[in-house]
Amino acid sequence: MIRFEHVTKRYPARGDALRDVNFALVPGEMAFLTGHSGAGKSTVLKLIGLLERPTRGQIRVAGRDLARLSTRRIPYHRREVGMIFQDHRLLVDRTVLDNVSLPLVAAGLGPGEVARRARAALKQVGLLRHEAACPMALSTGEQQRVGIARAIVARPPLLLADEPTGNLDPDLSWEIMDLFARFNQVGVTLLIATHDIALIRSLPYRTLTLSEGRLVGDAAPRRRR
Ligand SMILES: Nc1ncnc2c1ncn2[C@@H]1O[C@H](COP(=O)(O)OP(=O)(O)OP(=O)(O)O)[C@@H](O)[C@H]1O
Repeated sequence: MIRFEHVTKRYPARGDALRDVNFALVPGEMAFLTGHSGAGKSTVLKLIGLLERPTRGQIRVAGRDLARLSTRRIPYHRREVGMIFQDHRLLVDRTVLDNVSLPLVAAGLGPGEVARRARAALKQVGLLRHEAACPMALSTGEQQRVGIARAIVARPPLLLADEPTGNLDPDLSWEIMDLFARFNQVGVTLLIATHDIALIRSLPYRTLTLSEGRLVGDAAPRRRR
C-alpha cells in the first residue's frame, strides 16, 4: 500500500527533513510512526498525501509511483488517502454534516448520495445526533471524530493520522484508537504519527521510529495477549 525507497526531503532554508528513508506497509496493515518533535513524521504523511514532493527517491502508494501521477489523477489520489489532523481543520461556519460532506461534494456526487454517505460516516463515529450542530458546539473529542468521519467518508483504502490524540485525555485517546482498529478490521491500512509513547506501548502494532529524518527503528507488531 505504501513503499518508500531512498526518500530524501529537503526544505529550502531548513536542510534535510528526511534522509534516505525506506519502508513498506502492506495492504491492511496498521502501524505507528513515532520520533521526537521535528523528526520528520508529518513530512512522511505529507509526502504520501501528495501535499509535498520528495527531493530524491521513489514513493509508491497503492502500486502507483507518485512522481508519475498525472495532474488529472492527483484529486483521485487525494480521495484515496484519508487524512486526519490533530487540529482537525473543520470549517466552523458549516454544520457537522456539511463538513463531512465536503470530500463527496468535491468528488461531484449528487446531493442525495452525499447526504446518505455523510450520515453513514457520522454514524460510524457515533455522532449522527450532532449532524446539524456547528463544530464549535462540540467537545474536542467530538470535533476530532468529525474530522475522522470526513476522512473516511469517501471510503479511502488508506488512512493517515497526524497526532490524532494529541489534544485528548487518555479515555478519549482510547476511543479514537478503537475506531481506528475497527477501520483496520475491515481492511483499511493505517499509518498513525504520534509521540504518545504510553499509547504506543499499550497497543500491539508495528512501530516505525524516525530520528533526525532517518528511520532508526522498525519494531514488529507484538502478539495480542
Ligand atoms: N514547509 C516547511 N518548510 C521548512 N521546513 C519545514 C517545513 N515543514 C517541516 N519543516 C521542518 O522539517 C523538519 C521535520 O518536520 P516535521 O513536521 O515533519 O516533523 P514532526 O516529526 O512531524 O514534528 P512534530 O512532532 O513537532 O510535529 C522540522 O525541522 C521542521 O521544522
